[in-house]
Amino acid sequence: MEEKATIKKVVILGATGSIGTQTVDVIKQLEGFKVVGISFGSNIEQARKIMEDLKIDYYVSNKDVGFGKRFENTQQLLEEVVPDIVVCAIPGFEGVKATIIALQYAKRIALATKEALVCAGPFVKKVAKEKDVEIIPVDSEHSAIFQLYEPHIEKILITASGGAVRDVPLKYIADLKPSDILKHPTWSMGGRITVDSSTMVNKLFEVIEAHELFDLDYDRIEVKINRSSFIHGIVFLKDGVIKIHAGKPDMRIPIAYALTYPERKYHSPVADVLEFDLQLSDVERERYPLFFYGLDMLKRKDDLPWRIALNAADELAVNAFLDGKISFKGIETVVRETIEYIDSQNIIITSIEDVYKTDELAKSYAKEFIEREVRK
Ligand SMILES: NC(=O)C1=CN([C@@H]2O[C@H](COP(=O)(O)OP(=O)(O)OC[C@H]3O[C@@H](n4cnc5c(N)ncnc54)[C@H](OP(=O)(O)O)[C@@H]3O)[C@@H](O)[C@H]2O)C=CC1
Ligand SMILES: CC(=O)[C@@H](O)[C@H](O)COP(=O)(O)O
Ligand SMILES: [Mn+2]
Repeated sequence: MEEKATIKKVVILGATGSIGTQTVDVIKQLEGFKVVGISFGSNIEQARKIMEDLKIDYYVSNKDVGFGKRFENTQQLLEEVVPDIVVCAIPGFEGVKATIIALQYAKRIALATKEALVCAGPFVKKVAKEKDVEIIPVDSEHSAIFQLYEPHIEKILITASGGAVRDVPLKYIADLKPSDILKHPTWSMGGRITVDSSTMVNKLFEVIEAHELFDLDYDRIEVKINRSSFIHGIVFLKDGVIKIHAGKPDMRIPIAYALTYPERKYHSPVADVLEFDLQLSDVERERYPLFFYGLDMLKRKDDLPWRIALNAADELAVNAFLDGKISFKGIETVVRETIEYIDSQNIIITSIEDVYKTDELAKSYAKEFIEREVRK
């Protein structure tokens, strides 16, 4: 008797964004996947387009698209549709909360929301283990390391593009405007992560993400600049072998891998290696002070309170910067001040509720700090 092909049911959280819409592109090209539900923030037009295109009936949003069934929250949607895979692609702490919920209902999380591992890594991993949920990274560098991973690793290396500030004379960086910073040299992404690429807070998040995903100490995680973002990750093995993962900077490739793993079903033409810059270079301390501040913190004390404060403060500071309320340099000030405040509170985190409370505390501090700065 012919075996019936099983269709994997997928929910995309943050479907209207950069990762969300690229996930839609990928699924349109793959067989065996059906998007059964989405969540989005306020982009009704994009949501309608996706729902009509993929014939999706269920969604979560505060906005009404005018057809289909709207749920109040992610939990209700996931209870209704019982997904196989949830693609977590909401940025910031909202994304952390959504990922924590998704872990209760999915068999696999395709994880773009790196903030979940930054703010709540140990809890995310504990629940995933208890519930037997696979976490497959979508982040390009982590997808690379995941694909190269084997037990004999000495160290790993993840690359950074250097973001929009990489060629700007140091004296001009502090006052760069959102329009300058939003010009990412190699990737087209959402606003927050594009700004985070310029401060390299994104890479700081990614170092923590790698530490959580691959259980590696921080001194075994290196970061180098690769200007073309063609090299994504490198693993160095005990016997001297170095494995390099490269490919054109196109998020549809790691997204597809997270959906189809352990198979490769997605087709994308192989890039011409000669077209890309394969050089690796050091990250400049003076250009990316927040990145080095964070690395020093990690070496001194890797605990959740300051990691939560890092995300909380950066989230508000990036918004304030994009709204023209603070300068580019102001992001660093808000983040450092908030981390130092949270660090001084001697907070002990023993539950996910503590994570939520610490995010609130850090946000209220950062918010007041930004308001004081704006009044100056
Ligand atoms: N973009 C990329 O290439 C990469 C992104 N990532 C990570 O993936 C995540 C998503 O990034 P990206 O796609 O760039 O972000 P975008 O800003 O492009 O998209 C964010 C998405 O989240 C939705 N959203 C925002 N708030 C809520 C909410 N409260 N409830 C439901 N949906 C919400 C937005 O909806 P709407 O627009 O309708 O308001 C949108 O669909 C981030 O954590 C980022 O760090 C990781 C690696 C690469
Ligand atoms: C596409 C992706 O994975 C991003 O996280 C990327 O890493 C951002 O670019 P930067 O290397 O400039 O941070
Ligand atoms: Mn990345």
